[in-house]
Amino acid sequence: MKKSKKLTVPSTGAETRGAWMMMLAFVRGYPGRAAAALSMVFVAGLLDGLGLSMLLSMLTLATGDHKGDPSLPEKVALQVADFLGLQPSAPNLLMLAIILISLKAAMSLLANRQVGYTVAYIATDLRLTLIRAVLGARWSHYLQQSVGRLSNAMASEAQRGADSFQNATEMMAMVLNSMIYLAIAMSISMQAGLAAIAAGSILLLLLSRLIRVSRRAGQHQTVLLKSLVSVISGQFSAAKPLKAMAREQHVDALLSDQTRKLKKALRQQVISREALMALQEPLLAIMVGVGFFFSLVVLKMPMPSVLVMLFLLARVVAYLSKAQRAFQQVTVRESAYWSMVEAIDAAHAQREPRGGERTASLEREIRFDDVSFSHGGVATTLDHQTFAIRALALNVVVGPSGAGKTTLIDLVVGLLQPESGRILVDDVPLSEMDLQAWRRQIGYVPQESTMVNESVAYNVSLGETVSEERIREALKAADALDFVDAMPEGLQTRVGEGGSRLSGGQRQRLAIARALIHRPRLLILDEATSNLDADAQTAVIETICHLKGSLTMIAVAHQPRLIAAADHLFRLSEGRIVAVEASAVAAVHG
Ligand SMILES: Nc1ncnc2c1ncn2[C@@H]1O[C@H](COP(=O)(O)OP(=O)(O)OP(=O)(O)O)[C@@H](O)[C@H]1O
Repeated sequence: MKKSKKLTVPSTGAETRGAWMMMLAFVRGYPGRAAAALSMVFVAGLLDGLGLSMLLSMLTLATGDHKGDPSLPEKVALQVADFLGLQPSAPNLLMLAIILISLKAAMSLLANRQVGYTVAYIATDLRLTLIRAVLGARWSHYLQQSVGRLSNAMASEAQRGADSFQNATEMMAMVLNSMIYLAIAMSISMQAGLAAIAAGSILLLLLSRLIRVSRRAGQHQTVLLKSLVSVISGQFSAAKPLKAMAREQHVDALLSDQTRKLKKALRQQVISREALMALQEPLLAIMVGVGFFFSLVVLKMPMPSVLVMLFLLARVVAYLSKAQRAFQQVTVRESAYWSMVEAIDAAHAQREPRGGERTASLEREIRFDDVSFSHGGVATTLDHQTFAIRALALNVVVGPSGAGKTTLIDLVVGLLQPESGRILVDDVPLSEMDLQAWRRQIGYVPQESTMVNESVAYNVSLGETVSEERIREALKAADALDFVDAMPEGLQTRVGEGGSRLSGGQRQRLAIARALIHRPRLLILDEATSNLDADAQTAVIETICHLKGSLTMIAVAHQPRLIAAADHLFRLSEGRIVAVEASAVAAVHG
């Protein structure tokens, strides 16, 4: 079967709002920087034009072809020479031309530096805005994000999007330069100017298809990279089971297919870019040849005028060609910018409500008052339930898988909001509380604690500036200080990728220390011991028992030892939560 050469683009995320809208967004977002960059580019163009005027005047003087009225550039050149008190001689004009062209080079350097800095600003702002938007969004929005897609946005899309500012400025610079040369050409010969306009338009029109091809290839690239990085991060995070079950080939096939598609998109991009370059040159040469023939043979113009005219025409068209190439790059990268904007807009639209101003310090209880909650109206986890979680006690929640224990925790933290009823902390409704202030009182230990390949100290503080004393205090409270001190470099020992140099029990005790570092009033343990073997479980449960009485704890658990240690025990099942005696757990625990 013959394969179609066209790539099919997945529809999501391929939409863009156009290159011009993006450039407008840059100007709106960075008016000062964009104006500075464009002014520098404009001055560089003017200096270039002035330098050329000097050269032209020098040519006229040197060839003795100055019988008629001087042209605009000649007049300007003579006035500049006069202003500087210089004789309008050929050597003086040459010297002025060299100075002006050198100044132009210096100005271009400044302009490029300005543009480079602005690119860095744009990329940084895009990244920070995305991070803040995603972290500030509702939990339900965060759950829909793929880590790979976010990493790709941070690493690749932000840079590609920002780089298009450089291309856009380059394009503006080239258009500006071509305008200056066009003005010079028109002041010397109207015919030369019109010929340049005609030649430029033909060139732009003939090659505009290649711009569309590049734009599509850029869109393919954006969509494919997004999907590829998303798949890679998903599969790599499950590397151990994949290797253990010898399923690498399956991942290889999946990634190879995506990588091949990406290669195809990149090839299309390269081909259209190189084709544009390759076709511009002969077209330019043909135009110059036709112009030469036409002005010399048909119009019978004198040779020096023809040479000047052709030189100007070639400059105008060459600048327009460069502008077109820069625009092509803008179109290739524009989709990355819009993909970033789309992710930011989506996160902003799902901004988490800040709650109110009130605070409570959890001295008595967290009360669920006739609370109902279901995930999208499907999985009912709480159905008009009223109960209280006691302060300074170990509250353990049990229940069958899928009953909604984690959902209950998410309601306490304020990641989810009840559909009806209220949650109150010491009589203050959670909906009226400052959510950030409330969460700062919480320490949270999940089932699988992620460790980064950094030191123990880093993993406990998560990179925040915290005194060593505070870290040791948290480690001690988590019964982790002894094994940390026994490590070769103590607090500075690296824990390996994902904490691979630690046992499961050690990892969880570090996670408890991480949760305790800010001295929380509420410690949540969501199946924190479920993944541990019996010995490790005993050690962590002992740690939890040592903490009893010093803070409020809610533990979701299945382990009889932890259940036996509970001050208050709740069983959640089929939307109902009931307080049970620990001794009755064996009978009720599903
Ligand atoms: N983000 C979500 N969107 C839709 N449904 C969800 C979501 N999170 C959980 N659920 C569903 O809600 C129900 C309760 O899930 P939850 O994770 O709270 O249960 P659990 O008791 O903690 O389960 P387990 O003990 O297996 O961890 C399940 O049916 C689950 O499929």
